[in-house]
Amino acid sequence: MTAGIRSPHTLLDIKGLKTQFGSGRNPVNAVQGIDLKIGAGEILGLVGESGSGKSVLALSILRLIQSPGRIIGGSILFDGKDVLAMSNRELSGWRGRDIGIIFQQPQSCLNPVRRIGWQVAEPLRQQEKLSRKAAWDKAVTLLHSVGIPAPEEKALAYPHQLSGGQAQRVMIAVALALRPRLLIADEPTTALDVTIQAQILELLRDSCRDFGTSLMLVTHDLGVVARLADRVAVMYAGRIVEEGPVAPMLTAPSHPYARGLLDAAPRLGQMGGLRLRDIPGSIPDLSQPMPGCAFAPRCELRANLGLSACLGELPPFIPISEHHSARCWALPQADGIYSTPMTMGA
Ligand SMILES: Nc1ncnc2c1ncn2[C@@H]1O[C@H](COP(=O)(O)OP(=O)(O)OP(=O)(O)O)[C@@H](O)[C@H]1O
Repeated sequence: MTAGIRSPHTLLDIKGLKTQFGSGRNPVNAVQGIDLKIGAGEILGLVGESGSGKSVLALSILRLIQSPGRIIGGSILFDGKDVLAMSNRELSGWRGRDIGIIFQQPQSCLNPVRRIGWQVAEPLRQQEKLSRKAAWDKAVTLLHSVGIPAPEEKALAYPHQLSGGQAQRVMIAVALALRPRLLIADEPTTALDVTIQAQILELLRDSCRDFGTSLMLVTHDLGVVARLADRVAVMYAGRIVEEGPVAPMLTAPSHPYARGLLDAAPRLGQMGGLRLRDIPGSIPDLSQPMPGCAFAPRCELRANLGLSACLGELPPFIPISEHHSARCWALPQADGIYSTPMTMGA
């Protein structure tokens, strides 16, 4: 789809999602009220510092949060279906068929004692009710399409006989075998050599485009975002602080956190290798209450403007342009009026 123009059909619709770890007096609030939509066929890049809650959000969408973690609020609709209300049986059918995941370490996700052909073929056999032979043949075709050389022979190999890049290609074949409508990829190329990274990312992008699959791509790499994403969401301390089309997000982000993080913005089209910039200070303790903007203690803009509202009240999303908004008290609204009194002397 054209960068920055939201697809008319919303595939994933998350509202007010909250995920917590632990109980008692100080649980860790890893996801603190996320609203996010992904359109059909759209590629969303999700960025943020380590610990900002990206993986917890991804696992929450998949309902894969393990105890002591739990989703404590909000809703997730997948093509209008209530994911939080699905039974375990419904979930296991939904995962794989409608939604797939690719993790950072493919070797740890593949079954070490099963031939890779079997691992691609088995979901096809179960979900599409194919015969063993038909599923195996389709698996070989898929392995070929993800660039595995001599796929008939390689289908007989075990995961330990593959290179890291080949294993990630196999994971992509497994994830795409059933043509899911949404793929969640959490740092899919971090463990790979730089040259292989670019090939895998192109494969991921082209496969999603060919199959019309939406992609939520969790990454620290701005080059990857620039090359693949239609839209970008920036997370900080369990919340999305800015969201918009890729071009303005990378060339003119508005939120002071996004500005700091994306400062090394690559040219659109660059593939891989540009890490998010480090920002002085560290992410807050997510087990402590944060009444205002969680970034306020690290924010140069707040300090320069002397805003006190930032520490006291959570800013709303301020629209910057169509489909682009940021949660910051220091941003003037479209009419040039600040949304908060510019209280001095914070
Ligand atoms: N199993 C768990 N138990 C307790 N806290 C957890 C657990 N998993 C994640 N957290 C906490 O949730 C917060 C968000 O973590 P998460 O892994 O989602 O961050 P991230 O943005 O994906 O980081 P990274 O980029 O390093 O993967 C962190 O404070 C983390 O310590």
